[in-house]
Amino acid sequence: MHMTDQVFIEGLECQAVIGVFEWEKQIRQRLLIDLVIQWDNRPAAAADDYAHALCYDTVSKAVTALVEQQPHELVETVAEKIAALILERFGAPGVQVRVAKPGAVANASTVGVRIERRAS
Ligand SMILES: Nc1nc2c(c(=O)[nH]1)N=C([C@H](O)[C@@H](O)CO)CN2
Repeated sequence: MHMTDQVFIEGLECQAVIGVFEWEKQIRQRLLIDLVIQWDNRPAAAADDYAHALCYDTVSKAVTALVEQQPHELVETVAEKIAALILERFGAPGVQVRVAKPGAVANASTVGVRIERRAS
């Protein structure tokens, strides 16, 4: 049966060294991250047991550490690393990742990338 359950995180704010230009490598800029993680929530609900849940707080902290711990040039790279983290460390079967860089284009409310990856 196709499983449609998800755990989501919206608007996770990270302060990252991100960008292709020299001046961007000297500062931190705001990234906003949205995740939709495929996860079967029925075992956690049936037992009312956190041990079966994908903890959105644990995931948020892991993603923040990943994004903030080292510089990246492209939001594409950040999105791919986040997707790999969710699939490999947390064992999710699939994930959608959106990385937005709201300060990047002066006359746009935000810009960024959205990707979807599945475990192989
Ligand atoms: N597709 C992308 N385009 C651009 C990126 C990026 O990460 N992905 N980055 C930049 C600069 O860093 C820009 O954000 C500086 O304002 C330009 N285009």
